[in-house]
Amino acid sequence: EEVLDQGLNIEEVADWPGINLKLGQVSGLALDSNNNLVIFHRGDHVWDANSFNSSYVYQQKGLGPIKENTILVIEASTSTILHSTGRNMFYLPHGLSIDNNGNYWVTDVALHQVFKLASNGAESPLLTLGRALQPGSDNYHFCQPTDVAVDPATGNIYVSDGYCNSRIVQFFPNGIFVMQWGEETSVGHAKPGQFSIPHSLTLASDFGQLCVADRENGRIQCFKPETGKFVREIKHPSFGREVFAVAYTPGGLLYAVNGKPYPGDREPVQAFVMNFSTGEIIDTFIPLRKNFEMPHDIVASEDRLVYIGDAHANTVWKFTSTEKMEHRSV
Ligand SMILES: O=C(N[C@@H](O)C(=O)O)c1ccccc1
Repeated sequence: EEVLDQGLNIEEVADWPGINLKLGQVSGLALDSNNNLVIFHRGDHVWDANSFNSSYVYQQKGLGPIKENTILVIEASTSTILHSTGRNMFYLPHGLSIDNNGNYWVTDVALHQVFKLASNGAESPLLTLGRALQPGSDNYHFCQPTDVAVDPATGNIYVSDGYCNSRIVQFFPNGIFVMQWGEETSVGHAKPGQFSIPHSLTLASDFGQLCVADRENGRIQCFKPETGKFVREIKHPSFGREVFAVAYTPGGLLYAVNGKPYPGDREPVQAFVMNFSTGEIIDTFIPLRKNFEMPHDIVASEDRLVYIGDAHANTVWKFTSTEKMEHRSV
């Protein structure tokens, strides 16, 4: 019998971007409503072993904020830099997302803060959550917050907090604390609702699920955003130890990137595209040029363009996918 196997054949757009974007460590990617790529990077600042003390207080304040523009808006096909902003504001950029009003939401792990920025580049934030340079875990402090997701239906704000907390925090659109969920992973076995670096968020709105890259547990956990109720876990042996980022696209596809293997590990660093409903892997992919070092964020558009930003290779790759129609005899 002939079976039509509808796979996805994802491969890198080899000549993109074709210009030198002069990127530092790339920490966050997002797509705006015109499908322009927005990049959040660290310019000349790096997150290394000397950046924080044992209480997670940033040690390099003396450097001052990054002088370069940390937010670049790139036109997808021509790679022209349409707009750049975000200078003299950040110390260690991390997460970036764009809400359905076109505002940018960013996190800074050195400041331990979350900012809502108008996309027209107005210098002062529309909203600030957290207290500058003060790590903490109450309703007004984060500890190295990693990402933000804004629910288009309610305007509620979700923050994955963070490297030194293990929670998701929900705020009303005006920034008032609503509730939080999550706890540290108990030694030995990671239970539902436990995190070890909640590192990236994506809202699968049509499924009513908020999914989290539970980085050091090497898994994706999905929850009901309004209540924080655990819905399900997606985990595959090919993820290896770490899942760094997740991205949902309307139409039911979930993308992810894992971490570089530790010496002796078998699972290579790669990107995954999954069927959101079943959690099954449809395809995996890697760049043609250069290699993944620390793929740190992934974003995908409905027309199946995928971008991956790398915080150690200081690179963004663009991928397209062609429907692969294969006839198989079974
Ligand atoms: O994970 C780390 N960093 C990345 O996530 C990032 O750069 O966002 C890190 C961990 C320990 C020391 C230094 C950096």
